[in-house]
Amino acid sequence: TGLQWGYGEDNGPSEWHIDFPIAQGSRQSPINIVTSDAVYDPDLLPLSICYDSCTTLSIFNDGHSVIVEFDDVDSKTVIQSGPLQVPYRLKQCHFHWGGKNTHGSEHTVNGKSYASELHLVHWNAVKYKTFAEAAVAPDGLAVIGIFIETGDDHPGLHQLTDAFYMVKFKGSKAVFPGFNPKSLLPKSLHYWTYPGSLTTPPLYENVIWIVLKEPIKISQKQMHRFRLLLFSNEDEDRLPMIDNFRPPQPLKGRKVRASFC
Ligand SMILES: NS(=O)(=O)c1ccc2c(c1)[C@H]1CCC[C@H]1[C@@H](c1ccccc1Cl)N2
Ligand SMILES: [Zn+2]
Repeated sequence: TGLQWGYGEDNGPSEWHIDFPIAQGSRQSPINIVTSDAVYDPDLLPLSICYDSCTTLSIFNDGHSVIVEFDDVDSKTVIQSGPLQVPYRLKQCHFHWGGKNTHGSEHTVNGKSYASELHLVHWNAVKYKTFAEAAVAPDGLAVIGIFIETGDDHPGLHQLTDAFYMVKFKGSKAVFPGFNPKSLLPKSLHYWTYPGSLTTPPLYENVIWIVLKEPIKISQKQMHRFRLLLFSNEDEDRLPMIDNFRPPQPLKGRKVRASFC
């Protein structure tokens, strides 16, 4: 079987195009957001994030990131308005981070990387019956990206970082009730938006990206908990899960719109 994709020397982002030629496509993510090139669009409505009644199901380590899954049997947890034509239902959230605080985010702003980036993944449940169907459909997904930098302790993140010991190894999964990602949102919902892709294989070009301008802050201790996670399972040599981010990809003529001026 082919070498599983990852973030190492011989299976990392520069090799992905071999098994996933779309890696060199025309709307790949992430990108570097050049703020002076972002066009303020007064027709962009404020983003509406309705996470009040959100049901968390599980937390798991898929060998690429740590993923929190939500119950998406109905549209009780959705985002709408903003750049979206219909409501998109929250399915999961996960993170990308570095081995040091100087890098780790996927999107960059004027060349600046953040220590980490949270992705809140939503799917078009109006047009598609299941997440899996939406995950491969052209207008199937909308992902909110939130930059994370180190600073004060983030009270909303403790429940998550305290659960990481249960999912240290690749393939480990645990029941994870009562977490609401609403607590991870910054004060401002000002955002940039552009048409892009999944940032890991299969790199499908079916994502409406909504990147919030305001980063959230987490403590060095909380950041360190991410770096205790492993890419490897119990039987393999220990590989710390760090630097699980794809670098910025060519814009190829795409326009980045700003919801603010
Ligand atoms: N860093 S990200 O947010 O751009 C990203 C990257 C890859 C994947 C995901 C999210 C998740 C969420 C959408 C699809 C799902 C997964 C996938 C792809 C195809 C089919 C099934 C599944 Cl579960 N792959
Ligand atoms: Zn992601």
